[in-house]
Amino acid sequence: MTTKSTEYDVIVVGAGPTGENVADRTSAAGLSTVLVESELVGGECSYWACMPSKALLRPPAALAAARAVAGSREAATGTLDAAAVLARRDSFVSHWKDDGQAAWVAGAGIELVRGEGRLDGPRRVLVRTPEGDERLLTARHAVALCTGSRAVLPADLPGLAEAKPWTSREATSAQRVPERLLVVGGGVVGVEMATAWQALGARVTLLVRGERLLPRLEPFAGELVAAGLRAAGVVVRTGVQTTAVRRDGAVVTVRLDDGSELAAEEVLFATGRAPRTERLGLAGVGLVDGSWLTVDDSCAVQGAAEAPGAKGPWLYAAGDLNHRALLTHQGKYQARIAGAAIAARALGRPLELGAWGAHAATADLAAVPQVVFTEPEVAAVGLSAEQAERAGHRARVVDYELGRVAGASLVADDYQGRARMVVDQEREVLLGVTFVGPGVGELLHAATIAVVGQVPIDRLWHAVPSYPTVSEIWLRLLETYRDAQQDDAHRDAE
Ligand SMILES: Cc1cc2nc3c(=O)[nH]c(=O)nc-3n(C[C@H](O)[C@H](O)[C@H](O)COP(=O)(O)OP(=O)(O)OC[C@H]3O[C@@H](n4cnc5c(N)ncnc54)[C@H](O)[C@@H]3O)c2cc1C
Ligand SMILES: NC(=O)c1ccc[n+]([C@@H]2O[C@H](COP(=O)([O-])OP(=O)(O)OC[C@H]3O[C@@H](n4cnc5c(N)ncnc54)[C@H](O)[C@@H]3O)[C@@H](O)[C@H]2O)c1
Repeated sequence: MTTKSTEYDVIVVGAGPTGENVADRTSAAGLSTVLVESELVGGECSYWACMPSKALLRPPAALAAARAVAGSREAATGTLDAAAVLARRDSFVSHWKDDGQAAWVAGAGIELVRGEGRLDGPRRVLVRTPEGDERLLTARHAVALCTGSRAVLPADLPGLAEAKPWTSREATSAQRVPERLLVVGGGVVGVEMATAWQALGARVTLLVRGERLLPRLEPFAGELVAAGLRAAGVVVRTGVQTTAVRRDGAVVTVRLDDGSELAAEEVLFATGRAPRTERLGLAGVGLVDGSWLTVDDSCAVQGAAEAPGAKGPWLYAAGDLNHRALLTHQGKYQARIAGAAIAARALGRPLELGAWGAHAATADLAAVPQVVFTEPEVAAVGLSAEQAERAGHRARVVDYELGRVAGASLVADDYQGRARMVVDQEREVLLGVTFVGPGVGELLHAATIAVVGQVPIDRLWHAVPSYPTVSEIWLRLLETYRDAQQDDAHRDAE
């Protein structure tokens, strides 16, 4: 075994969307940057998460949109061509090859080292290459850990490992449609994959241990998504626990806590994520192997051993592994912030670390947008009503049926959907907005801007939505808010 040693300004471990963006920012600032990747450049998101899942979900959504209006409905009478959908998915993941992204890395002036990296003390990363060699990389300024997360399976479920369950990786990369699919978990992966595989022809049963789907979102989001899944033919069961799993050849059987059993060709466990930090050498720098990493708003890791001679932080963690918001766009946002903070500290420039400053990932705490690509879609940003109440805000909740908006009734006959805005009554600004309905994902960014910009309600009246678009929901929400405020004022006056 040979050990080669090289020095860079910045070492980034993990070339998912987050690591790529940290490296891009530090390299653009003139810092020599090396990116270490053990699998595929582009990460989970490009090959086993966002891109393949959305590629599987778009054809059913397009078909549903055509079927939602008289006239085109009569033309859209066939079923989805599952083979064509899977082939289109394969092209979206570049057939699980990363040549294109590796070429982008090279073009950005970033060096790529393939292999598994781990910390070997402050500002040192040891990489085990696929050839079995070791390379020692040292950083003059910073190491950024961007190794993401992996699917987690229930630890003590008898028979699970032998039953070869699907995780999100298999659910997004499978090459054929199982006749029957059991999905365990009612979070985002569970509901999206149940939607996709049912549309592709599997008979799907969704098993949820709680009473709600999508429990972190407004309750009506889970209710409308459950109704959509049932309308598509998915059997949705809430309040059920799996107690054992076994596989006999092609058939997998899941036992439930009421003693009943369900059989299928595949079972997907969509039961959450764990950080990919168990073999990162964290214990050697005063941290805990396998833990989520706690960071400050500039994404500097808290509690890491100091590097000799260093004035400020040297270790950063951005993306899923810091557990602030497990979403690609938030990881990329953290990457831009962390990259700028690393560069400013390295170049001796002042930092803006206050809320909404150039070096503080404030939006992680106040305005995380998310779209769930089910039928209907869910699009939410900021706080739900429940979260606003828990945070102690005096909030008013305003609801409106989306189907009553002229633009929505044009989009789909009998459009079913709902919108909610949560208004901070002290400051008269939005704390959160949720839309549920076909195609609402594209409505979300206006809400994100309003929440991040803390746009006063009085000013929002001047943001006039075009007629007849679904965006007129904004006008209806404002009118409903105004009327509720006036009712309160009248009541107080009486
Ligand atoms: C099924 C599914 C669908 C999703 N859909 C969406 C969506 O629609 N929108 C959205 O915003 N988010 C979505 N997400 C979440 C999104 O995938 C993650 O938030 C995102 O991938 C996190 O990016 P990351 O860069 O932090 O980590 P990752 O994308 O996981 O990348 C980490 C990289 O680090 C590498 N690595 C790990 N350990 C080492 C090591 N020791 N040395 C070198 N390299 C290492 C890995 O190989 C990987 O390439 C989805 C997730 C799943 C599971
Ligand atoms: N469109 C998107 O933005 C998108 C799509 C997919 C995933 N993601 C992100 O990826 C992350 C992971 O998603 P996920 O759905 O895997 O995790 P999750 O944490 O959102 O949901 C997991 C669900 O599984 C349940 N669960 C856990 N253990 C269980 C058990 N033993 N039996 C039954 N149920 C169990 C939990 O109660 C939870 O509701 C999420 O944070 C999400 O933000 C985003």
